[in-house]
Amino acid sequence: MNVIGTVGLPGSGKGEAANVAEAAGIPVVVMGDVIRAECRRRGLDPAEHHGRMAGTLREEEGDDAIAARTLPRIREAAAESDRDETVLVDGLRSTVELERFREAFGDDFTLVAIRAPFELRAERLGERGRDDSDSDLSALRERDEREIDLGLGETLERADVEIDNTDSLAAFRERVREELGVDDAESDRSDGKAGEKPDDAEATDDPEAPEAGGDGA
Ligand SMILES: Nc1ncnc2c1ncn2[C@@H]1O[C@H](COP(=O)(O)OP(=O)(O)OP(=O)(O)O)[C@@H](O)[C@H]1O
Repeated sequence: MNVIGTVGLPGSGKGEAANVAEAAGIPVVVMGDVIRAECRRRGLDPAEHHGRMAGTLREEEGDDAIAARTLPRIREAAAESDRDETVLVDGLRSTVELERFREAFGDDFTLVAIRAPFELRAERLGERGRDDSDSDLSALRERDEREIDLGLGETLERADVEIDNTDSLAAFRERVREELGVDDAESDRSDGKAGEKPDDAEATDDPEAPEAGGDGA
């Protein structure tokens, strides 16, 4: 088993990293999906209640609640993985989650920090325009602060590997492939999609991409 977790501030490129994994046939487990699933289980609209549900779960079940609920999903995905049981976990947010994964997977767990400066993330999110907060600078600043307060800053500091996402999308994708141990020639083997896209394509529009990666778990 080889579990690769990503951590990064909003708009840093976690969703793009997940797209690279998927295109190479590496299963992706999105931690935010745990929250969305719990919203649906309680009959709540995930779009409206996603932000609060993470806090509710932590209050009810402890700070490692989301990591604990993600673990069986990782094991299931690993069993289905045809790439040496490699799984990408999108979106750690706290050191408690990191410790839970280190405890579960030991040296088989690698934490990758994805970094990009505020201005670049703001610009890219403005172009992504997934929701209103994507194009609002003060909202992004608040999201950053909230995430850092919840432990994302310290989690970034404790990563095993750093990827700077300050260059082109093509360069970033190549760097991610390198970290995942995927040859360029293999990267489009799952369905050819990655090979078809121009380098600056809006990959988050991909209907087969993981569920809206990591917005506020
Ligand atoms: N190197 C790059 N060059 C150009 N655009 C990029 C680059 N990296 C990412 N993007 C684009 O920036 C936007 C934000 O990236 P992405 O969705 O991967 O961020 P994220 O970390 O998943 O954000 P969030 O936590 O808000 O979900 C996307 O539209 C993505 O395609």
